[in-house]
Amino acid sequence: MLVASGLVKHYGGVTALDGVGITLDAGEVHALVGENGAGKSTLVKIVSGVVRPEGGTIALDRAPVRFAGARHAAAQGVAIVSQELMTYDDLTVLENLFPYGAPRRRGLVSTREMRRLARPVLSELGIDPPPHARAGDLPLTDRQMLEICRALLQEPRVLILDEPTSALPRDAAERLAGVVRRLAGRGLAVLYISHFLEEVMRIADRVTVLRDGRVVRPGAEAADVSLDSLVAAMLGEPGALAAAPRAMPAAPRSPGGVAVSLTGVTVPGRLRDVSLTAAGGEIVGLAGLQGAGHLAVLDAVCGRVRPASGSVRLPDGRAPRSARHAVTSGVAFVSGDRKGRGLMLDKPLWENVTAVSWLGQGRGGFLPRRARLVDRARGHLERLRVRGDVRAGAGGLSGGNQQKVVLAKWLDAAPSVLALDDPTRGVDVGARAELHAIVRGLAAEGKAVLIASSDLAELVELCHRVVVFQRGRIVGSLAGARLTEPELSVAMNAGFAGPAR
Ligand SMILES: Nc1ncnc2c1ncn2[C@@H]1O[C@H](COP(=O)(O)OP(=O)(O)OP(=O)(O)O)[C@@H](O)[C@H]1O
Repeated sequence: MLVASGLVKHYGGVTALDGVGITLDAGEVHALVGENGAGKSTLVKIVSGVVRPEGGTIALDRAPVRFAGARHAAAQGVAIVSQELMTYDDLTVLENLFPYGAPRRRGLVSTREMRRLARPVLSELGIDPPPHARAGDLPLTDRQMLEICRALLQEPRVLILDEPTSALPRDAAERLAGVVRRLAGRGLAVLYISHFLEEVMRIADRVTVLRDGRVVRPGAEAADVSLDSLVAAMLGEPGALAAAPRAMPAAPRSPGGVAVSLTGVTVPGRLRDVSLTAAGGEIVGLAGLQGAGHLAVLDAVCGRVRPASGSVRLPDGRAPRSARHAVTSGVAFVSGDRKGRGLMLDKPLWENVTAVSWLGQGRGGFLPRRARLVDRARGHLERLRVRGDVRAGAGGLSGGNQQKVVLAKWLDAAPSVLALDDPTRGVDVGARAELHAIVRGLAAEGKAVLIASSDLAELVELCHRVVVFQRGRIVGSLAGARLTEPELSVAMNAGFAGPAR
């Protein structure tokens, strides 16, 4: 259906694509995988008309096409749901669904027609938002589904999904997987980009692997590909992940004293009478469905919300008075939220990486020599395999590489408490393993780690115990042999499917 070949694209001195080709067939889900910065988004942007290549061709049904822009590509039947959430928060659900002009009746915009067209697609995606609700007021999952609905309403022949599940909780991701398979079953050609390789293997018919702007494994049948060989192709190093076993985490070697504690904390609308501790050396997971309260714990520890009653104590024995005070008290907050990651996009990487430790030292400290800062930043970035020059601006990095810079920034700050919220969202399998090793290392040094993640496998792999929340309260805690993905999922959902424990 769509054949791209020999695509070339440079950004300044960076070769993003170097002669890349891909064939998307009707009725198939074709996955595209690769490390952060491998060139996936660039390929997707070219195929969907957002970026023009310097070389190469695209053909749709054997006819060569040159897309003048995204709208042109859409008119030709290529729809894209991009990595960044692109809902217009101030517009209504219906207005979001028809961005290229609403259907009209006798020259007038017809809300009825919009609803008639949207209803079956929304229900196929399993959501039912009020049509006149502000998109910005919907939960993240619904906004993501809204984007997919918008793409489907264009009745595309080729649908591109660029990391569609990176922000979704597991149940929504599974629902989406079902939808994607059904769409392919109806004859659509789907290009699917994801860092969740197990998900890729379940959904895709074919897999193409990109590395350093080149195809290293073209369109292999997913059934013939093992996870290990996929990882090796992505990273270019057989056995690259051997250092990151999926073993169950052992109990902390030498648990220190209590580093962080919450005692009877109530935050109106978010937490009710929550008591929780994390000792130095411990990795404590926080799990729950959307709005369950687990993220409010991170907010309380990071000084972003003040409890109405109860108390929060940091390692220095004091309560966090503000976000800044929490940082200077040794709390590092890492979020996988692409919009809230707080990078200075116009500043070089080294400045971004070393900015927080500055704040941590307080003002008026001794100014380290610039060369030392650059060196220090380079060390962190190499450890996380960031593709990019330490002196180049953060704005030119791929999405996943930007996320790694956020991590590097906090590593540089040498925190005593790590508060992590989906820290590996959108980062590749190599960096995920590296980050996990770093978190384990920091815990072994005696730091306390609190981690919330929509990736249950991450919690099971990493945590000594996981505290489960529902409706603002703690409903259980899993550790040892009971800490498995199915148990976790049951505990998170129990209050909804049956009685809470
Ligand atoms: N607008 C830009 N300006 C400068 N460099 C860019 C730009 N967009 C991409 N690049 C560079 O091109 C290369 C490929 O980036 P691309 O975004 O395609 O990677 P990716 O595989 O999608 O990564 P990720 O998984 O992190 O999203 C990277 O080295 C990136 O830093």
